[in-house]
Amino acid sequence: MSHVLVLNSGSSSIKYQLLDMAQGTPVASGIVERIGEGRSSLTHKVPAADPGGETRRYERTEPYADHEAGLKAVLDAFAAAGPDLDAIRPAAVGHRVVHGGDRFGGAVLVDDGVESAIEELAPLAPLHNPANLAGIRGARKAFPNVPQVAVFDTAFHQTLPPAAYTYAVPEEWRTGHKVRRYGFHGTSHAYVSRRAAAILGQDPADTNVIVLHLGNGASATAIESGRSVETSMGLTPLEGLVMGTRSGDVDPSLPAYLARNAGMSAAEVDTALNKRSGVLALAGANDMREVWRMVDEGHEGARLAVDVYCHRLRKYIGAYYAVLGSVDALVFTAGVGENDERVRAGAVAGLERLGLRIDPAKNDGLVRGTEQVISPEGAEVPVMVIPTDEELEIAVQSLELLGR
Ligand SMILES: Nc1ncnc2c1ncn2[C@@H]1O[C@H](COP(=O)(O)OP(=O)(O)O)[C@@H](O)[C@H]1O
Ligand SMILES: CC(=O)OP(=O)(O)O
Ligand SMILES: [Mg+2]
Repeated sequence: MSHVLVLNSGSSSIKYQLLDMAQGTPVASGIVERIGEGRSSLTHKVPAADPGGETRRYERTEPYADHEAGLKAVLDAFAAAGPDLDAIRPAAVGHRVVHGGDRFGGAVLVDDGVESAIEELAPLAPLHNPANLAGIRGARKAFPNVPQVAVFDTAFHQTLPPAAYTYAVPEEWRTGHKVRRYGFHGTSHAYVSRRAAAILGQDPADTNVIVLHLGNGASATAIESGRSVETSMGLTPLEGLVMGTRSGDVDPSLPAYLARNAGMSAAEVDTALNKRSGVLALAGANDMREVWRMVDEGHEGARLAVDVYCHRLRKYIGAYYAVLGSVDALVFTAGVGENDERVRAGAVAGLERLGLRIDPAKNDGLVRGTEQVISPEGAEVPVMVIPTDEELEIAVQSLELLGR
């Protein structure tokens, strides 16, 4: 029986799962949150072996200064609450790595060269790659005899055609500085689009899907015959949709305008567009649950935030419809996509002429964590909610790479 430990290190968190690959289910999972913020915490869960049994929880609140301390806390949690990692001996540790540039079109075994490549790409994903790298370094130290596999967010989008990935900018930027669209959340887009084809009873190679991955970060992808052909995130995970704290699309003149008129540096503008923009900037909160509570209390900023958020989604759905020509399914996934019926309704409102419709009873009555078609019976384009599972996809790709 083989197990894979998956680490998804975010800017301030480490999500992890130990998966039993015979079942494809986690035998332990958890999250270390608010790393470096002084009041960090760890939650470790061990599901019961038999159906009906209770999940064991192990919690800690301690200041974890960095990802190395966070990873150590994860290993301590396994030692204290199980399962015993030494006894299980995972076949691989799979790492989510956000930016793989144009170098990685699939999962790779981590060695020093791969580590340096991830480090070199850090300027293009400053919130993510350094954290991913810390997870990799920590895990290589902790499990020196276990193969470490890097699975890149960008890999699935390496099939973008030049017309889609090329920015119309000077040649020396494109060649010398590798300026192009890379795209992100690829592991999620790949998994979810394959599940959509399965639900339709079609071969992914014959299926066109628009996937909306709406989490903290958010991106839309047009998938033609199982391959990513257009995606909303670009050189970095800042472009495209409105996100929790990221602006998505703005006029590219904005940094120069603010430099001239507000005396801001490029770095200050970049940080603000990544961390102080998006829904947070308009509503004052970035969690959609909180934002809708504010909308219900009559908060105008929150109302504007959800209007801007859904307007951007409709624009991208229309654009990707045009890119694909014909669409077999529209899929919502990730924290907002899976849980927020009002965003789903807002995203397709007025798109009936494109064959897109939602059945309000199905949309509102969705059972959390399940795959559901939420369009009316016989709809021209089925609309679906499919919970993403980046950890399972990373584990599967890790074992595939190792030939197991
Ligand atoms: N019940 C819910 N209703 C609306 N939004 C939700 C709900 N649950 C979670 N979310 C949203 O999902 C976001 C997190 O999504 P997730 O995919 O877990 O993000 P990430 O993986 O990028 O951390 C939260 O910030 C919140 O806005
Ligand atoms: C690439 C990216 O934006 O990831 P996340 O949504 O996890 O922040
Ligand atoms: Mg995510």
